[in-house]
Amino acid sequence: MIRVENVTYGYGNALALKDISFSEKEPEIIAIWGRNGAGKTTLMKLLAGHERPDKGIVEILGMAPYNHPEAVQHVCYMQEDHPFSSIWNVRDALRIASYYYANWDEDLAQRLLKTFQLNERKRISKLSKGMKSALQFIIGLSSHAEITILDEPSNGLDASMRKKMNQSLRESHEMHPRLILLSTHHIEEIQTLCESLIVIHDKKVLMQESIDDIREHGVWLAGEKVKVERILKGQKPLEVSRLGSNMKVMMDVPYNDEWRELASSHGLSIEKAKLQDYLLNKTEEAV
Ligand SMILES: Nc1ncnc2c1ncn2[C@@H]1O[C@H](COP(=O)(O)OP(=O)(O)OP(=O)(O)O)[C@@H](O)[C@H]1O
Repeated sequence: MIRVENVTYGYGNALALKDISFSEKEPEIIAIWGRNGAGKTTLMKLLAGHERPDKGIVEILGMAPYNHPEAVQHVCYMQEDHPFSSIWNVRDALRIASYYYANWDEDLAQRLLKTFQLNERKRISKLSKGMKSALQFIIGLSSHAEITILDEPSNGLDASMRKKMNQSLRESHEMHPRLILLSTHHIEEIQTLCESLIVIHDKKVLMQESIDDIREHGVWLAGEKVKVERILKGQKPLEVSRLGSNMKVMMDVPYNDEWRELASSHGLSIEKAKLQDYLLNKTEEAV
């Protein structure tokens, strides 16, 4: 459904993406994670046809989206701070979206308005940051576009609203499978929602794997320093913390029976590292 092959893109002389490749054939929910400035938004703009790659191929549904109305009619791209007209209220934005998106689901839009307690008569310029994110999310989800791209949809939303967002996304995707690509800094919260994860780092795709495979990785081992060092056998841990004669290390290994038995035979405790901490360390390591 989407293909990015050897794509390079820069703003003037400043490279934002360097020779990146990935593809997705299934209508899955894909998360894009990366540190600030990693290139997530740039990648989304290329997929939405807002920019043209300097080098390489970007395709959605087999078509290059830049300057291609037939291709972009299958795409709904909700930018982080979507530029709505300053005179519109919520109802205007939904009405215009309903004309624009061929598969628009008005019932869903109305349900989501209630879920997020958005007043249709309210001017968009008067919405809080979280309320504006909610509106963008409502449009993104109700568009039912075959390729839906949501840049930081939970930006500014509190934990309860983020939970509602994830629930709505899951339900809507189950009923109408489509490719939903979303960027996030809250990877812990959406890991049960998405099927695969793309990690962008230093202008490149560092990982593209199923979320289950990535979640397996990252293990904390803790215990006496000498015992930890014995198990490390010279390998470099992702993170180290020391307390007196004890040591705790994060290893880039799977949390499986083999490692649980190894830890136990060395007299060490073992626990799964949080995905967010694992990814932070992986992107630290890759610098
Ligand atoms: N309009 C622009 N002009 C010049 N440089 C830009 C522009 N937009 C982005 N960049 C640069 O391109 C790089 C990638 O930016 P991008 O916005 O794609 O990152 P991001 O991963 O979405 O970041 P964040 O998580 O902070 O939103 C950064 O170095 C950024 O400074």
